[in-house]
Amino acid sequence: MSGTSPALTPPADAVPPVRHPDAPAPGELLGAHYGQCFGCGDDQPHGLHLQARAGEGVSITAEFTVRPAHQGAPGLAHGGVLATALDEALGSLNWLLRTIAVTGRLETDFVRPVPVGTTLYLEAEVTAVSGRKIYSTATGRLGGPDGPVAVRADALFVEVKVDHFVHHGRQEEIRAALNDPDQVRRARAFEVNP
Ligand SMILES: CCCCCCCC/C=C\CCCCCCCC(=O)SCCNC(=O)CCNC(=O)[C@H](O)C(C)(C)COP(=O)(O)OP(=O)(O)OC[C@H]1O[C@@H](n2cnc3c(N)ncnc32)[C@H](O)[C@@H]1OP(=O)(O)O
Repeated sequence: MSGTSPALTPPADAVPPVRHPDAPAPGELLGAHYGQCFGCGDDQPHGLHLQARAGEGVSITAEFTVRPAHQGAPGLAHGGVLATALDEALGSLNWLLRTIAVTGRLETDFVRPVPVGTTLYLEAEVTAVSGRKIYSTATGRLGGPDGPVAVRADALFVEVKVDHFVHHGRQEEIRAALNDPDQVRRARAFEVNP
């Protein structure tokens, strides 16, 4: 069974997403938005280390190899870990819009079990934008781009300002991020969105 709730159906006034002129070219790696991110951070030893690559339009691809630490049942990926990989892939799309956004809603269909050792091939795209609301969809296929669909998700991301993190994040990490010129540059690049 699968389906999308009305909350994830774009309203009538929604418009197609517009790729930012400075978005990375198709084929380029996007890079992590934050080194300690559980989904994409290079400096996060417990993380998924997802690397998203820009596609055409407002789309990305990414690969995620399921490791023993990701198990739920013996030899199978935990559903929450798979949802995290989808969330991260969907979140990385916002880099192509040059918009900072957080997940408001994430609906996931688990279609096939995903064994440890499998590389999940993820594809995600933004389908519509309405004000601060960004609608997107993703699939994860077993083994490669032509493999069977194992997971899919629909999401609503909501645009926020950098202040969202400064206000809500634990001071220790916020202070460290503000003292990291690379992190500040990355965050500010989003804010000059025309
Ligand atoms: C230099 C300083 C360092 C900082 C640098 C940082 C740079 C980082 C760069 C990039 C980071 C990206 C990180 C991605 C990580 C992967 C993705 C995640 O896992 S994110 C974590 C999980 N998500 C949350 O923690 C959200 C928690 N929720 C909230 O904060 C709020 O609820 C929020 C922002 C989502 C909305 O709150 P409102 O007060 O701003 O806005 P309202 O008016 O409630 O919603 C706006 C519209 O969206 C709809 N909406 C909101 N939530 C919805 C929902 N759950 N379902 C359906 N619609 C929803 C509402 O109905 C409204 O729609 P209508 O404008 O009235 O048409």
